[in-house]
Formats: sequence, structure tokens, C-alpha cells
Amino acid sequence: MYIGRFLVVGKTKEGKVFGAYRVSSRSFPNREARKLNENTIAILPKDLNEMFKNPYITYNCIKVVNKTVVVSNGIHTDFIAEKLHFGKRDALTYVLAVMDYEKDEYNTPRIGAVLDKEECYLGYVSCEDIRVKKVNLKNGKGYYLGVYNACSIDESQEIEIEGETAEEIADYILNYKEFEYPVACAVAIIEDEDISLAIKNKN
Ligand SMILES: NC(=O)c1ncn([C@@H]2O[C@H](COP(=O)(O)O)[C@@H](O)[C@H]2O)c1NC=O
Repeated sequence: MYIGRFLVVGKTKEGKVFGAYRVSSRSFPNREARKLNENTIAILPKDLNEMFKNPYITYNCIKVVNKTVVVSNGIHTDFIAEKLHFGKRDALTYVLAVMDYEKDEYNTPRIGAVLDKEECYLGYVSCEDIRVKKVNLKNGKGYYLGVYNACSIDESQEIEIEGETAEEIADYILNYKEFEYPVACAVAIIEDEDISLAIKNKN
């Protein structure tokens, strides 16, 4: 099944909260996740000239602000991170409403998650609806939210989670067979007082 870009929020079997993002792409597979600094992971074309071909393929997909993690499929990551003083739910809601879905040939939805140790919100804006929901995370389970064929916040969109470190989860989600065209995966995991980031690229 092709669900395009997707987020996974969940807990490891030992109860560590994480947010993950996978780029799956038919049209722009020559990209990679890159850790820009200890708080930020970006998605970039390997050939930087490619970024001018489409406005939606180059962006920060994870940003950590203090102890809060923002994950998304576009430049809205940065705007949500800048509005966190509104509160997690309202920052996500406000930015999704203002930015709307992508004006490409697929009306690709914007998806996002904002989470910390205590609570997690998932949200999306598509050409049909807009939704932000608080999600209760369970040990060893993850909820996914994808741009195509999986753009809903629903208990049926639950997967098992393997791995206890950011690296192990990035590897597991990048290689999650059910979802096609893997390109790159980025993960932020909250461990006690620290947040660790990891990336895994297909090639
Ligand atoms: N965020 C991304 O990495 C991203 N990659 C591709 N898109 C958009 O989605 C369209 C379809 O891409 P694809 O065929 O790779 O699923 C692209 O033309 C582009 O407008 C993206 N936009 C949102 O997901």
C-alpha cells in the first residue's frame, strides 16, 4: 500500500515516547534525512538543484523546542515550533488551518504531531477536512497518519513497535514492509530528561 509521507507516534515496549516521520515517495525518491543540529532534522534532495522543482520536498521534518517535539511533512514544522507558546494543541491547529493543504496536483494533506512526555496531538488538513486530536499512547504500539489512503486519526491505524532507541525505531519504520517506496526516516525519542534524534536513509 502506498500512503506517501507518514508520521508515527507511539511508545516503545519499555514506555519511551517517540515521534517518527517517514518519507515514502514515488516522484522524488532521491532525497535524504539529515541531522542539521541536535534539535533539527531536515529532508533534502541529494542534488540540491532538485529543490526548485517542487516547493514541498525540502523542509525540516523534526524540530525539538525545549522538551517538546514537532514532527511534520513540510515547512509547517517550523511554524508550529514557533507557535508552541499557544500550547501544543493550539499551535498545531492554528498552523494547519492557516497553511492549508498543499496546492499540488494531489492536494496533498499537511500532517503533523506535537508531543512531549505527557501528551501527544496528531493533526492534518486535507482538501476535505481538518482535524486535531489528542492521542493516548500505549506501550509497544504506534499510531500512523499518512498523506494518501491513511489520512485519518483512527485506532485502526495502529502498528506494533520494535526497538528501544531512536536508531532502532528509525530502522524499523524505514523498513516497515506494508508501506511502499521508503526513502528516509527520522525519529525523536524522549528518554527521561533527554530527547535523542536519529535518521536512517534507504541508500
Ligand atoms: N513532504 C514531502 O516530502 C513531499 N514529497 C512529495 N510531496 C508532494 O506530493 C506529491 C506527490 O509525491 P509522490 O508521488 O512522491 O507521493 C509531490 O508532487 C509533492 O507535491 C510532498 N509533500 C507532502 O507530503
